[in-house]
Order: sequence, then structure tokens, then C-alpha cells
Amino acid sequence: MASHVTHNAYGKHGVRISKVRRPRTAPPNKERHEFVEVTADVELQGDFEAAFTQGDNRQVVATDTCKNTLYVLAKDHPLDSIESFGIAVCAHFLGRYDHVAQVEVRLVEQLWDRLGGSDHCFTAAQKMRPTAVVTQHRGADPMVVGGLDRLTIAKTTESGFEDFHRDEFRTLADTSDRVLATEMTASWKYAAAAGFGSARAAIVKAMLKRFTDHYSRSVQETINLMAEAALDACPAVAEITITMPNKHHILANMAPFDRENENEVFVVTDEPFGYITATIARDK
Ligand SMILES: O=c1[nH]c(=O)c2[nH]c(=O)[nH]c2[nH]1
Repeated sequence: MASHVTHNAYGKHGVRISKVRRPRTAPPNKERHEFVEVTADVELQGDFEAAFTQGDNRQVVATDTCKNTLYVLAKDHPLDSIESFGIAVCAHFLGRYDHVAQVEVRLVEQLWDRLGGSDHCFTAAQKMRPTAVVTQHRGADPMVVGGLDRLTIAKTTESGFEDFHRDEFRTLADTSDRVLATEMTASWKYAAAAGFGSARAAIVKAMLKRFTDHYSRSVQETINLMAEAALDACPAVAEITITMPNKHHILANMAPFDRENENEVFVVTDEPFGYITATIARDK
């Protein structure tokens, strides 16, 4: 049978790395540490077809080597932002291996908060995780996408859903006062270099402020408003994708118990859930 490879990529996924940033001005228990933790996926594309079709591994930089490389680069890089670490990883693989044509690095940061102001004790922070994807083709600039996932947010009023399409399959009633809860994911594409740490902080702050400051006529409208706030907050961002699963809080039926449910008690459902996503780009 005749066949050919139309696409191939390989690398190491799920490489977990933590780094203690130490000023080294005093013994470890007398100095103030910073603790960062990331999980990285690195994938290479390039002249690797012979490994798939001929069993010829000579060009294959082992996935184990890819993993080791991430640890070495974590030692040499300050790990001050996952975006800049991703850029360093791409530059390394393209610089070291001529037969690598493209590198993609996906990074997720697990946030640690200082515990009670301690210099060296930490507690796992909120569920929200910073994310980054850095892709670089040989001869081109890196493409940097910052983001976040698992940002769990809710409004207990100032949210409604009314006047949606009517037909014989519709049963949901209009409401002008409901609970809106979601576990949001966002990713924003940089068109220009930025201070990634401060850009992230400004984008998240602007999106959260917008979430609180309007009456939401739908998740769709709220996504667009939060995306516009993010674009306003960071001129270096060209477009942003926001995804909001609608984690339904459905008014519990209190009638059998001779009580009126005045928007107080809800049945929280995991599935099925509404799924709403949009990409909003800055006008040229
Ligand atoms: O904000 C919403 N958008 C929808 O598309 C939708 N569909 C639904 O059943 N509830 C909601 N809420």
C-alpha cells in the first residue's frame, strides 16, 4: 500500500518544573524566596520523517533530551514569566538544531501564594492558572499567546437572559435576574513584544472589572465586553479568545415544600452545560 506522512511532530509533554528564586544573600532559612511552578509541553517539527518511515533515528533529539533541556533552561532563565521562558525554549531548539523547523511550547503556571507573609512557606493559590503558547518557525519571530484557564467567577444578580429565539422546542423562561457562573478560559495573541507579567496583570484586572460593572444580557455579550476591556488594557494584544462554559444554577423547585424560592436556592449542574466562545480582534 502506498502512503506518505502528511504531518509529524513530537516532543515531551507534562514536564513539571519548580524553581526557587533565591537572593543568596543569607543562609536559606534567613532569606526571602520566590517559588514558581510550571508544566511545559514542547513539540518539534522539522526533518524527522525518516524516523517515521525508515526507522532512522539519527536526527531525533530524544524526548528525554527535550525534557532535560527544559530543566537546564529553567536553571539559566529567571522564569519571571512563562511567555519569556517559552521564547527562550524556542530560541534554544532552533539555534541548536539546524533540522528543527518549528518549535511549539505550551506552558501552564501553578500559582503559589506566600503563606502568612512567610519568606519560604507557600500555599497553592486560586484555581486560576496562567498559560502561554509560544510558537516559532525558523526565520520568523516567535508568536506569543498569553492566557489563563480555570478562572471561576460568578454574578448573583445583574445577569439575565431574555427575548431569545422562540419556537416549539423552547421551554426556558425569560429571566432578568439569574446566577451567572463560569470557569473561564482566555488566550490573547501579542502583535508586539510586551512586558508579559505586567500585561497579564492589566488584562486580567480589566476583564474582571468589566465582569462586575455591567448588567449581562447574555454570556455572549459579557464575553465581548470583557474582551474589549482586555484589548483596551493592553495595546500589544491583537486579539483575544474567551471561552465561558455556562455552569447552570437552576432555581430549585420549592413548591412541593410549601415555600417560595425567592432566587435563593439553586440546583447546581455540571452537565450538560452551555458552551460559549468568541475571538475578538482589534480593528486594523
Ligand atoms: O447567556 C446565555 N446564553 C445562551 O446562549 C443561553 N442558552 C441558555 O439556555 N441559557 C443561556 N444563557
